[in-house]
Amino acid sequence: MPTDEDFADDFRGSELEAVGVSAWFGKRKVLQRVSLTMPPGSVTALIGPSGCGKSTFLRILNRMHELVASASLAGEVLLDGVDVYEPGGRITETRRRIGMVFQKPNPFPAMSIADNVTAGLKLTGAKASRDEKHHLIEQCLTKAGLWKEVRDRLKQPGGALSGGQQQRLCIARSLAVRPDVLLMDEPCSALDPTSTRRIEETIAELRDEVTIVIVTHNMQQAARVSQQCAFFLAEDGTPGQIVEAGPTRDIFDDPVDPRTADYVNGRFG
Ligand SMILES: Nc1ncnc2c1ncn2[C@@H]1O[C@H](COP(=O)(O)OP(=O)(O)OP(=O)(O)O)[C@@H](O)[C@H]1O
Repeated sequence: MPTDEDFADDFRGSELEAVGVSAWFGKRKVLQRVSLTMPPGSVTALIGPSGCGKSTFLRILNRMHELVASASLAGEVLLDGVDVYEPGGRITETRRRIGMVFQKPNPFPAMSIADNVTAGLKLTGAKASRDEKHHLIEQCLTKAGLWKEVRDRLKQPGGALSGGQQQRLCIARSLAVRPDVLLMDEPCSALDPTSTRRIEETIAELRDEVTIVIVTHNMQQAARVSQQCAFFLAEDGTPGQIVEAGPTRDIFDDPVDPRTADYVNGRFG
C-alpha cells in the first residue's frame, strides 16, 4: 500500500528506453527499429500523421501490444535498465509500473468515484485499511486535480462526472497503483478546450513525479506540455520510423529534417 512517504521520497519516475523496436500485425510491419529514451522528470510527446505507429509504439511500452492475437515485436524496452520483455518478467508488474490513460475516458461508470480510484489495487493484490484507502483517494484525486470538485460526492458514480472530470478520475486511478511511467494516448481528443487545459495543467504538475509519454495530434498541445518530442512517419506504406527526436523547442523552432518542419507547421498530416 503506497503511503505519503512513498510518493514524497521515491515517486520520481523512471527512465524508459526503447531500443530498436519493430512491430508487426500478422506479416505487416508497422514499426521499423524505433529507439527513443524517455527520461524521468519530463513529458515526451509522440507526434506524426495518422497510422504512423504512435499508438502501437505506446502499447509496446507497457506490453499491451501483445494483447492483439496477430501482433509481434522485436527489440527491447528498458525500464530503469531492465527489459520489460525479459523472460520471466511479470506482465502485471510491468503494467502497474507503466500505467495507461486512453483517448476515451473509461471509468467504471456504476462504481463510485472513490472506488474507481482504488480499483487498480485489487489487480495488484495490495491490501489497505479503510483509513489508508481514504488517504490514497484524497491524495490521488488531488494529484489529478479533481479533489476539490468531488470531495463532497465521493460515493456518487464515476459515470455521473463530466468527460473532463472522468478523464482526471482515470488519471487518479492510474496514480493509485504508484506507477513510474504514465502513458497517455490522445487523452484530450474527446474533451472540450477548458477540460483539455485542465488535463494539461495536471500533466505539468505530475511530471516531476512520474515519467510521462503522450500521443497527441494537437501541435499546440505538444508544444505546451512536452519537454521532448519524437516525430514518427510512415512514408508510402513503409513501416513507421522516428524521423527526428529532441527537445520540443528544437523540433518546433529549429528542426533538422524538412519533413519535421512541414509536419509541425501543418503542411501535411
Ligand atoms: N489491431 C490491429 N490489427 C492490425 N493492424 C493494426 C492494428 N492496430 C493498428 N494497426 C495498423 O498499424 C499501423 C499503425 O497504427 P497506429 O494506431 O499505431 O498508428 P497511429 O500513428 O497511432 O495512428 P492514429 O494517429 O490514427 O491513432 C496502421 O497501419 C494500423 O492500421
